[in-house]
Amino acid sequence: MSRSAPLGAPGEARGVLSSKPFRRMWTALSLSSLGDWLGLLALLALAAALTADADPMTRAYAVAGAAAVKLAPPVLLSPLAGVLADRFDRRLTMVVADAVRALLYLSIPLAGRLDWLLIAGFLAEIAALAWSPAKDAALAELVPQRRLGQATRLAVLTSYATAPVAGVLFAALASLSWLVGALLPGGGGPAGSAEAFLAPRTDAALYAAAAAYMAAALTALALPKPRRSAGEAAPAAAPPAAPGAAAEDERTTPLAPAVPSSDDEATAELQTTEGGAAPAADDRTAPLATGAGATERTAQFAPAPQDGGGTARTAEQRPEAPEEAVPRYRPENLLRTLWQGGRFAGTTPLVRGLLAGMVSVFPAVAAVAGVARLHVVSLGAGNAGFGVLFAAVFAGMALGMLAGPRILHHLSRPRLFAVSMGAAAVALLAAGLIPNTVMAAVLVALAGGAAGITWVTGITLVHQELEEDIRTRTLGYLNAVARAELLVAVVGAPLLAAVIGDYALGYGDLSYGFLGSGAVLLIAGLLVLAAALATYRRIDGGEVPLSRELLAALRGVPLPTADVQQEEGRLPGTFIVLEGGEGAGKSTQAGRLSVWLREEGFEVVTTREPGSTKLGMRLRAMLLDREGTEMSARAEALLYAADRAEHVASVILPALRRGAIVISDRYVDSNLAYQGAGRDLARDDIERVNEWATEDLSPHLTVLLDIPPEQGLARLGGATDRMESETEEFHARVRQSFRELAGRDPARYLVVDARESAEELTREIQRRLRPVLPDPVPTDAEAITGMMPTIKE
Ligand SMILES: Nc1ncnc2c1ncn2[C@@H]1O[C@H](COP(=O)(O)OP(=O)(O)O)[C@@H](O)[C@H]1O
Ligand SMILES: Cc1cn([C@H]2C[C@H](O)[C@@H](COP(=O)(O)OP(=O)(O)O)O2)c(=O)[nH]c1=O
Repeated sequence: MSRSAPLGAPGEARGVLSSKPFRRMWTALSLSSLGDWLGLLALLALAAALTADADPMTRAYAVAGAAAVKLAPPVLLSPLAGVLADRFDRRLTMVVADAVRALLYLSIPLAGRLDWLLIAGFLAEIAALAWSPAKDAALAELVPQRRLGQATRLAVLTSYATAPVAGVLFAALASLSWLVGALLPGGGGPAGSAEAFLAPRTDAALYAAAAAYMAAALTALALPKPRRSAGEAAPAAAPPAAPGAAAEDERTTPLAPAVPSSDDEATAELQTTEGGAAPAADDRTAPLATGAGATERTAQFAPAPQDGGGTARTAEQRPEAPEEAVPRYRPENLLRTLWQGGRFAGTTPLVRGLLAGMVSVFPAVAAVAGVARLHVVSLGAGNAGFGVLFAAVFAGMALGMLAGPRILHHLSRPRLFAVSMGAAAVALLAAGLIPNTVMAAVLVALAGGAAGITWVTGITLVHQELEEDIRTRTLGYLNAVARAELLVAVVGAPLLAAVIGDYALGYGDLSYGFLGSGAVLLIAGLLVLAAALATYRRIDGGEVPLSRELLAALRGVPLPTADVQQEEGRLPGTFIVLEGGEGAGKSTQAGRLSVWLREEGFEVVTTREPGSTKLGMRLRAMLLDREGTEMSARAEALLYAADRAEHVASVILPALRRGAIVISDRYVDSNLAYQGAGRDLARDDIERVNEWATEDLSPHLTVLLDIPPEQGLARLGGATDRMESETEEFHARVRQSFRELAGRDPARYLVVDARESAEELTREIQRRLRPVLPDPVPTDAEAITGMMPTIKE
């Protein structure tokens, strides 16, 4: 997977926009997208306005119907795009499709009827089905291959960026037409009255949408003539992606114009395959307007038919399409992707959690857009309020996506994912409960922002977690599910609001208007909250409590290291280390002590170095195998330290955080003694490396089992591993070093003569251990211990 520049990076935008034909194309696409968004807003608003006098259920049907005509065709009729795609000249197709849409939108306010609104809206979407693949192919022809990836990214960004612009424009037009109505007596309703404010004022927006489409058509008309006419020969405008692998990650996904790289630092970015043969993400498509079909519209020209389920190939691997080859447009089959995708998706709990999270955030945000029109009416706001609400949710989402990779830097990404879901849920709940337009706008912006963070973080994690092949399918599946959900949510939300209905709740002088539309937001919030909790449980592997990590992240500081936590008394466990030479009896004592401590009711974790983790086992084999493991002293020191780092992070610290007693057979002192004194490395260096590796976590007590090396080795029946096979002098230096270390800090050490009996040694250690333990140990415990069998490890 190639790494591309951040989406919309200024340098990148300048790069592609310096090409005049692309600038023109980009202008046409922007205008078309603006028309799309304005059209959606106006259709929803007009549908509500035309049924203002009808009962709430009829009004809900009208709004849902308007949403359905905008959203359903791309999802359900995508095969049609394949039929239309290669028939006509692409530039001309774009021009005609835009002009047709302009005329249709113009006709809607002139007719002023709901049935025509639905029919014209639907026909406009059929025109869009022809427009989209034509645009993809035209883009591929206009922009040099190496720039195509950038051009596509910029186009996609623009298509989403026009959503909030359209929202604001819609609000402005609604206010303006009210003002005009107010200033011109008889210009529409009682001048300046509240009714005038609430009256349907969507005509202006429909005219504006028509104007945007017409301007797009005219701009497209000025595009340079295609080098080849369609149907003759055409370049491989888009990679021959296998349909089964539909919606590769480089393509746009409905709520996510951007698929970031796995690099956390990278801004949300779209990745295209190297060489720029970008699969022409659907930049015309707006996510909720028509963008539910973003991917179907993506042209997929294949030199030869491939069957489903194949892996998308990279540009390098892709065979050049022969000049004569007639490209075949292959629309994505949504149902097939849904059916097949499920089999690949969700390989690990983390990925399953991520997918579950992402698919629950989509419909929630879509529901906001779906219900917004009814909600503002219930709140007593007009079209201006609708535009603001709409702009707020999409502007929030765009900001969330851009900020996501940078936000709360010190919070782990899986946690950020779950936390942002939780935040979206809370914002939705609040938006549902507070019947106020301004608050609603602020809250849905927050919900959109949080959902944007969720999405971008989820995609980043999917990139990190999955191999390219499975990732492609997983993202394709996600895309398909999201689109199906969007359709259901946007269309279903207003219906659900009407079914629930509005109620006035009163208690004494207090009254509260409970709105059906608010209830939909409430339900969406509750669902996301439940999903956030379930996702959190599934994906969280963090040992630090979330609240603490979150607080640290909010303050912008890294989590306190283990030693700081230890000093601050925030590591409730007790850490005991047994040190000494070979055969000193460390494992024997570790076993006996753990039996005693468990009897006392403590949770005990007995562990050892090296080799107590998966990684550690491999390191241990490298370090102790006698065959073929020549290594420098520094490498040896670092490998032991690496084993320790993993040991601390994955075994010792988690146990100490739980409040357990950890007994480790060897720790940092072995490194200092064996590599420092034994191998003659500078002690300071080893200390520094270990401080870093262990977050400076030090034991509460170290028991040194001191024994002359030859006696210890004799107990083992002779040397078996690489270290034990070292010279006598080596082992003598090691012993000396252990004694010195203990001498430096007597308060933290207990030195015992390991030649004594195992029972006697246990008693000595118990005596010393008692004051270190969290709770007082009953004095008769010692007697009991005497009767205990020794645990053989
Ligand atoms: N105090 C002791 N006196 C005599 N033998 C012992 C004593 N402690 C342990 N042993 C024996 O010495 C051998 C090595 O003990 P072990 O606990 O494995 O040492 P280490 O873990 O330090 O290498 C084992 O056979 C064990 O039974
Ligand atoms: C932890 C550690 C162990 N070692 C050596 C000491 C041992 O010879 C060997 C660990 O082997 P192991 O079989 O665990 O020895 P023991 O039973 O005596 O604990 O690794 C180091 O050299 N540096 C270190 O930091």
